[in-house]
Formats: sequence, C-alpha cells, structure tokens
Amino acid sequence: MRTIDDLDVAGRRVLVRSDLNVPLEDGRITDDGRIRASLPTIEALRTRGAKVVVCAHLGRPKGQVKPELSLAPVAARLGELLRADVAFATDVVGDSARAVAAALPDGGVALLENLRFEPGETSKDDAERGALADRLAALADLYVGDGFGAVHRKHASVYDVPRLLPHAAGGLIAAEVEVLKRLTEDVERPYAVALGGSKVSDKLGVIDSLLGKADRILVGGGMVFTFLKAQGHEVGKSLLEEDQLDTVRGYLRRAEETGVEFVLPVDVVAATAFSADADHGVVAADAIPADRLGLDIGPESGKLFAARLADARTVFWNGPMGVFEMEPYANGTRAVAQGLIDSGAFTVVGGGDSAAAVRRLGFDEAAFSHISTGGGASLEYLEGKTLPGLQALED
Ligand SMILES: Nc1ncnc2c1ncn2[C@@H]1O[C@H](COP(=O)(O)OP(=O)(O)O)[C@@H](O)[C@H]1O
Ligand SMILES: O=C(OP(=O)(O)O)[C@H](O)COP(=O)(O)O
Repeated sequence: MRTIDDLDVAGRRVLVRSDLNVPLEDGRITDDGRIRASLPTIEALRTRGAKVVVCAHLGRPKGQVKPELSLAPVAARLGELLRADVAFATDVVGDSARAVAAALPDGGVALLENLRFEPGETSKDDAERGALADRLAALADLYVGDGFGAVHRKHASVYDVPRLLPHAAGGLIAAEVEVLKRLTEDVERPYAVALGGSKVSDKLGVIDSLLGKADRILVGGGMVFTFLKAQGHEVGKSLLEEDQLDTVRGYLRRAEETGVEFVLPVDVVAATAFSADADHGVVAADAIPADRLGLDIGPESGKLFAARLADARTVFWNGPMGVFEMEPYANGTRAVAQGLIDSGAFTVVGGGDSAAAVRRLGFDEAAFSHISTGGGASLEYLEGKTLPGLQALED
C-alpha cells in the first residue's frame, strides 16, 4: 500500500476519507477520540502544503438529510484540535462543497457535510455509488484513505473514489493494520474474544470464523439475548435477532464439538424502559421478566467474565457489555475493561463506542496494548475478509 509519503501533495487538493463517527448527546460530542486519531494524517498533509478536503459519515441517516446528524459540531471540534480554521461545506458534493474546496488555500482544511446524507454513499447499486464517487473525485486531485473504522464498508467514499484518483493510505490505517496483523498470525493462547454492543445483526456473523480461531468467546451487550433465547430462555423486551436464532444454535453446537468455550452471562440488569431512571434490578439470565429489557450483564457475570479473561494471553474486545452511557448499566463494561487490564495479556479494544467507554469510565488508555478506532472493521479484518477500503487502496 502506498503511504502519504509517496504522494506529492504540495499545492494540490487532497480528499481525505476519515472516520469521524463520534458519539453525540443532545448535539454535543461526548468523546472526540476518532477526531484526535484522524489529526496526524490531516496535520501531515497540511504541513506539506496540501489543500485538505476531509469527508466522513456520522450515524446512519440512510440517504436523508437529518440535521441532528450534521457534521457541523465535528468541524468545530476539528478546528479547535488543529488550532486552525476548518471551512465547513453544508452539502456533500453540491455548490457549497465545490465553493469551499475551490477557496482552500495551501495548508487549508475543509470538512464536507455527512456523506450518508447522499443515498449514493451506501448504495448497493454500483452506478448510483459511482455517480456520487465521480462528484467527490471532482473536488480533489488526490485521495487518502484514513477512516479505518469504515474500511469494511463498500461505500462510494471508501471503495469507489480511490479507483478514480491517485491514492494512498493515511497513517491511521497503516498503524491499525500493523497491530491487527499480530492477531491474525501466531497468537499467544488462550485467546479470548469478548463481544457486545448493539450492532448485533452486523456482528453476529463474525462468530462463525471466530469459532475456528479463538479459545473462548465471551458474549455480552445487546448480542447476548439472541443467545439466551436460542437456549430457550425468555428475554422480555431485550434486543433480539429473531431470524438469527437457528444460526446461534448452530454456533453453540459447533463450540461444543470443537471445544471452544462460550461464556454467557449468568445474571442481567433488567429495566422497565431504555432509561437511566427506569425501575431496574438484577435478575437471573434465564429469568428476564417479560416486561423488562436487559441493559447490562449483572455483577456475577462481571466476575465470571473477568475470571475467564484472567489467564488469557491474548484478548480482543469489541462492543460494550451494557448501555454504559447510563451509569446504572455501566458496571459490566467496567468489569470487562478491568478484566482485560488485570489479565496482563496482549489486549486490543476495538470500536467507536468501546473505545469511548474505556475513556468515559476513567480507564488509562495506556493500560491496553492497543485501542482501535474500528469495531466492525477490526472484526472483519480478524475474520480474514477482504476489506473494500483496504483493497481499493492496494490496487
Ligand atoms: N443490552 C444492550 N441493549 C441495547 N444496547 C446496548 C446493550 N449493551 C450495549 N449496548 C449499546 O451498544 C452500543 C455500542 O455498540 P457498537 O456500535 O456495536 O459498539 P462499537 O462502536 O464499540 O463497535 C453502545 O451505545 C451501548 O449503549
Ligand atoms: O462506528 C463505526 O463502526 P463500529 O461501531 O463497528 O466501531 C464506523 O464508523 C462504521 O459505522 P457503520 O457501522 O454505521 O458503517
């Protein structure tokens, strides 16, 4: 893969695809880790006299303009961190984007509005994605892929634009791949993988390949209820992937046959509503009341998970164990984070929210071997899948 050192960028317009998908609460950024992680590449380019046009997505607006998912607050934070003006385009490839890109001085930085406001960005139709890619490419002379968290998406800005412009990988992608490679080669065993979070339909499938690689798979977060239901338990109003129940039963069977250990919670914090103020309490994992939803693993499960991490030599963790953004449901995530640290293993935490959780709950980032900006991207890399965003940069 070419790096930015291989590009002659002085005086040229460079479109940088970053992952600036940060958590927001009431329009405020609650964790700017992904913005910080994107700074070195942007800084390096502007120092060398490039005109830097950054593009990124925020949330999943599904091709519609959703003002609450505007990147405007991210542009402001990017400017603060760069200590420079960041021009903000109020559209992705329209009049505003063209004017902002055209007006950039050498060393200047601009950010385009949320790429996913354009239906072409995430379209499965090659022509529709291609049409948006043409318009994005017209804004620049060169392309730099640096949004590691989105490299598993076959999206216009990730996959199609690099086919149209001379391109290179930014420093973040290069650094992430370097560390994750260690987890695909000779891993020190026991190798434990902890999975949680809410992107259940996206991430359940990774277990298929993990069954051939990991020694232990710990399941918490929103992912666990499909497992509990597959075992025949009631899960109330918890997050559930009905159509994956057979698949999960297959995973449980295969794990028994191959000696992989599934570690599932024995207790759950169940609440009457998705709210910090809702009535909540600890219940056995096989006795979630029909009118409640599980929002965290319980205290016994926290101890169990930490115990199953204690002698691991390698740990990969993606997905918070509970809704850590609300204090009553943060303890499971705390226990697993502490479990990783206490294990003394080679530990990698991946994912926008997982990384944010570690910081928000007050853990020292340096206590982990690596904190990756990508959750789904890391998982798919570990599966050995071809990632569209990496493939496009290699070609
Ligand atoms: N039991 C649960 N029910 C609903 N959401 C959950 C549950 N446990 C965790 N979550 C949510 O999962 C989200 C993160 O999921 P995900 O995006 O998959 O992780 P990451 O960004 O680390 O890859 C968090 O916002 C958290 O509140
Ligand atoms: O947040 C992200 O991924 P992650 O939650 O798996 O870390 C990336 O920005 C990709 O977002 P997407 O999963 O909506 O494509």
